[in-house]
Amino acid sequence: ATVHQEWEISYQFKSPDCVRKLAVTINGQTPGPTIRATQGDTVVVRVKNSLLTENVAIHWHGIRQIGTPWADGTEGVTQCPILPGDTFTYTFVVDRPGTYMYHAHYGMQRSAGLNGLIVVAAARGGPDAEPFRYDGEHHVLLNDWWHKSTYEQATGLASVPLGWVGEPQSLLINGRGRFVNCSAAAAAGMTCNATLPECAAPVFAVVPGKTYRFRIASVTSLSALNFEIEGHEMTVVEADGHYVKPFVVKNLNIYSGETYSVLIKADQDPNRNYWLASNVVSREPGTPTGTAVLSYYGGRSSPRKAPPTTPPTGPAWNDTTYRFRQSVATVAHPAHVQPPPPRADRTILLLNTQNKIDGHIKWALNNVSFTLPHTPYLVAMKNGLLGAFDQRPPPETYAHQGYDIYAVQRNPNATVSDGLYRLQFGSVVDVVLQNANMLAANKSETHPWHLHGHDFWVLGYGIGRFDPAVHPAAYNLKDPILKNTVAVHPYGWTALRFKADNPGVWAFHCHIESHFFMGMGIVFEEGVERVAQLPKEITGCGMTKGGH
Ligand SMILES: O=C1O[C@H]([C@@H](O)CO)C(O)=C1O
Repeated sequence: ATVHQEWEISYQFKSPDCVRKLAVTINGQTPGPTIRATQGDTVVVRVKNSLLTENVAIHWHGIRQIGTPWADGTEGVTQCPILPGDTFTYTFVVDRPGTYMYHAHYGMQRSAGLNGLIVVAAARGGPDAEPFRYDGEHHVLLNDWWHKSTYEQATGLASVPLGWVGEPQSLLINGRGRFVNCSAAAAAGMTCNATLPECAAPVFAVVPGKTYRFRIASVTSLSALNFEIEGHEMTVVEADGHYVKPFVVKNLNIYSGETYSVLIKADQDPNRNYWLASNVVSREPGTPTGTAVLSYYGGRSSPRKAPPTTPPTGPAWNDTTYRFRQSVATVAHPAHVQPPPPRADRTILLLNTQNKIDGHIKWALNNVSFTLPHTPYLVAMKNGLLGAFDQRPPPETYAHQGYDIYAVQRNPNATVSDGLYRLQFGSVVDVVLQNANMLAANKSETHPWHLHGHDFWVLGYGIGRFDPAVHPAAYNLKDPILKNTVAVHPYGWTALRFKADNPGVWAFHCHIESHFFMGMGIVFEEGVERVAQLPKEITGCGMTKGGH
């Protein structure tokens, strides 16, 4: 079947946390409409850009775009942006069931509100049918939210000295939050109205005794979150579109770009309401808990009534061990194991560091900070435009194997490059992401890395320095989970494996919007010669101006 949507992208005044702000919306809404499809469907989204002076591109996060690499929606990588007034139609197949998301992939536009969910049901009776049962389903899209415009944020990030975005003002659940200090906002010249229905806490209703699947996605710009449903344990059953060997948690750590499904049983006292709570972890929180309400049908509490308790505050923000354990516990469901190839043809070791270039603070991989070319790689490579980007391959590893990941690096200078990694088609690639200290002493942050065009096997995690002579022996080759986004914990490493078998050009980057903006990403190319003729709508910028 074909799922068809017509989208008009425009700026609107929105008050997701009761404070009025300009937001980039889809058909007037943020988040945008949920795309619901069944495995094997073709999704067709006709996007009209009605932003007056701003380009747009939309990424279908978690959809591999097999055979349609030009529909990945990554500005500078797979397409020229959609110009104001123009229309572009994204057409792609959703080949796997699961929970996914979409969001802008141009500049820092995602942070301006352009995001939503993609929910793909399993083909009935097919091999990917769910290995669990539930009576009903709820959707939770988590986000963080700033009152500053994304232009102010981006300008700050590119300035000397750095103007850091700081912690978000609010945490949103399904596009709703509550800024705690309306009078302070009003004093600062903003319009704040705590009684707007637009910022009323979302209500999730359940029938006593029933089991619910909560599909949870995080599209945050910065925050790692911990999500809890007060009084209800959660059984984790899906991660990034793959079935998980079920495990029970009190609350769920979720990084930007990740999705999970959890099952909860509505088995508590139906006569009161319960909090859904989203809390910042991994960075010292400066944002109040994001909340919503769980309410029982037939109970004595009115659905909108605030629960009688204070909202859960989550685990200690700096308890890395707690989050590390959840990462390690996330393995493939026994009936859905897809074993990885036993060995890799190539291993790329990426040292994640904060750097300085001409006084600008940047992020770099092996001391190379990424910048997007003006002609998208896919367009450049299909047209043989060698001058469109740096032809020198970026480094496979960092120069000094003795690098002290716990120290501030002595020479923080890095170079900028838009070179890419060319992978042999069909080869098996390991990537080891190595975290390190930042420019300030005793500081290392979590980075959620997202790969386009693929799911990868998560072979292992560690805290400390990765040792290529030791750690691969302990890789999980038995039942590793497949994911598209994975955390690299503070001072830690994460090893992943994928097969370079999807012709195209694919970004791989930290899903923190400001970090990618500051250079924290790389790009892979594989089998570009196998890519069919590009739709001409994705060309027309950079070296293809004038219709080359
Ligand atoms: O990129 C970042 O910059 C700040 C800080 O290092 C500089 O203020 C921070 O916490 C980041 O993640």
